[in-house]
Amino acid sequence: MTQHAVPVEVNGLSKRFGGVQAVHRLSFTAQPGRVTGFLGPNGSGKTTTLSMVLGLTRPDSGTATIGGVPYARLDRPALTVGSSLSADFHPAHTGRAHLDIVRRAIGVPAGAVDEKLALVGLADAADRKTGGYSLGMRQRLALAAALLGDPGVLLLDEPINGLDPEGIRWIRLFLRHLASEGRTVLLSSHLLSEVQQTVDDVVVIRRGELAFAGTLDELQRGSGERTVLVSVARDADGEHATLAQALQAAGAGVHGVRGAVMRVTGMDPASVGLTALAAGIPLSHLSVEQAELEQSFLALVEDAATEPPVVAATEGGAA
Ligand SMILES: Nc1ncnc2c1ncn2[C@@H]1O[C@H](COP(=O)(O)OP(=O)(O)OP(=O)(O)O)[C@@H](O)[C@H]1O
Repeated sequence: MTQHAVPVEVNGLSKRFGGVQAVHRLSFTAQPGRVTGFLGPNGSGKTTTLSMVLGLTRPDSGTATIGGVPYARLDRPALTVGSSLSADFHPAHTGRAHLDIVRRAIGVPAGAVDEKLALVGLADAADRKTGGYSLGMRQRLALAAALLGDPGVLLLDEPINGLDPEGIRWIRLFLRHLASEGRTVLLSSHLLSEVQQTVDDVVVIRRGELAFAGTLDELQRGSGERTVLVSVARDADGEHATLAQALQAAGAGVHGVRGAVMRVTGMDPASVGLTALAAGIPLSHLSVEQAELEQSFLALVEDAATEPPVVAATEGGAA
């Protein structure tokens, strides 16, 4: 590895296509060592933003920098940024041939091809034509291509979309691993549920504008009261009821006292765990109800599941 610690910084970025304000004064940072989910409904401006970061689309105003430098001014950009934005494979080319073409274009040694094929689990399919690849295999090949230059930054457009459960599990672990190496991983998705087990930070856009930027936990806290789901590991001595009493005594609301899963309100998950520990009760399950996180995401983007506002072509003018 040749990186790292390369943040992606978007500062006041705007782009209009004719009468459509695709991105409007958007600012956020994707940090090294973290996976950042770039979320918004279809048509909210995610691809346009990534395209501007990659220097493929020219902003009307604002800047996008990678380690403080605009993409166009990076020295050997493929060694700094890998992307799956314009992943297009010739159907008659094999996976290996595709990577070899990219490898030559960006000037990295031939050994990188087999190394990255193995890394994404495509070694056995390397000599098959990409036209016969499944969607999951295509996503893996796009990732291999993005990684050829061993970049410190990965910009991935909907990398989880359409994968089967095994593919989703694989890519989640893989992206987390890449971030743990110090890389900056920014991935777009229109579904929070698709990425919430993968991301540390979340940037939500709505009609091209920033709706939220922060950690996944902050997004969750912003949704108001959380419900913590908790189960005891054994109920031989009525530990379920004992824990419910201990939680209530500590001020929490407890629901489903007689069921297998207790629903606890008014207390954060760490305090629920500590209350159980203090009572000497081992737990088999402790989680935050997922639906609430999805709801807070939907509340941020609701009414925005349509195209961005159409503005008069004369209004505002391109900067
Ligand atoms: N080259 C273009 N010319 C005209 N309009 C465009 C162009 N590219 C994007 N748009 C419009 O800009 C808006 C934002 O599109 P964009 O593709 O960035 O959104 P997105 O969030 O990536 O959506 P999706 O998840 O559906 O890809 C949409 O209304 C889209 O139709």
